[in-house]
Amino acid sequence: MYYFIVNPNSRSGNGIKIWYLVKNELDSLEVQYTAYFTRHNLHASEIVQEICDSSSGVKNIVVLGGDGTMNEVINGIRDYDDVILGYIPSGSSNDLARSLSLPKDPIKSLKNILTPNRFQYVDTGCVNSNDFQRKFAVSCGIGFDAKICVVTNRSKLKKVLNKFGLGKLTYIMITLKELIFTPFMDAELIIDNKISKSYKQVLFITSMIHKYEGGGLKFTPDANPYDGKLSVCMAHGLSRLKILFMLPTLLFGKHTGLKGIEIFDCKTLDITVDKPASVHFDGEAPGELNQIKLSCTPKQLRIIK
Ligand SMILES: Nc1ncnc2c1ncn2[C@@H]1O[C@H](COP(=O)(O)OP(=O)(O)OP(=O)(O)O)[C@@H](O)[C@H]1O
Repeated sequence: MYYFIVNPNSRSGNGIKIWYLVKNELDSLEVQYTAYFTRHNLHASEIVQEICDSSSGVKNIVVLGGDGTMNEVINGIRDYDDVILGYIPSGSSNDLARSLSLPKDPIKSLKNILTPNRFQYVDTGCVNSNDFQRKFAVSCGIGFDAKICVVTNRSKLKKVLNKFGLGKLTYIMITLKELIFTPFMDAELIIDNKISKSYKQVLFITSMIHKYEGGGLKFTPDANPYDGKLSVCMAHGLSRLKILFMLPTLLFGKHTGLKGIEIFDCKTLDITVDKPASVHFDGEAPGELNQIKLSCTPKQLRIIK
């Protein structure tokens, strides 16, 4: 029995079209399944919690949505051991699928899921603050990249441009605007509960499980999603003009040696910034915070390759 979690609204409404392709294939193959459609924010977490609580044993859960839906799904799973996860990416960024080299073609993805050759056990991260705790599958950031998520998620233009396959244009326009307006932060970091560091004029601090975020930007080209560590990328002490010239290098991961860019691995990272700043996890943005604690979760998620 397969449980499908479908976000019909992913990629600005394209998810439902992909679902019908998948459904036709499932019906023609006479596969037993139940499909749940998400209707609102955090609904996927609620559905997955109910599925996990409804019976014992390992459940086959298949996600059809973007990184945001995947985030909600992993947050609904109490124990990763109870789930085998299949993923049919239908979002606008699909950074998780890109990083895991999952097929873009939904029918190919479905066939892999129905006849799995192998599983991969991948890390996830956890972000804690005073009043919330969330897991993340791709990345969690504070500052500039999170502000772009906040503004993009609210953007009506994204929906319009997505219809014409120009969703990336929304990101470019918002990135340029936020590069001008996002304030720099002073940041105190505690790495692995022992090393303290202070930074001035920080634009963003992003902790990554995978290489990509923001729709294919290679923030941490050497991130290893199987090593039980976070890969952190931060920009500090750079002028906005220098950052503007640095941004295109992110596409190819060529920013790594540049002055003002710091990349390191750790198991835990405590971040305190001098003023509340936007925070995102997997592109979902809960609001502004000035303190977060990040860690790699002890258990790994089992995903069909
Ligand atoms: N029926 C729905 N209508 C509107 N929003 C929904 C619905 N179901 C889920 N959501 C919300 O949609 C948001 C985004 O979904 P998702 O990330 O899957 O797609 P995306 O934004 O197109 O892709 P990506 O994150 O890869 O760019 C999530 O925050 C989720 O809570």
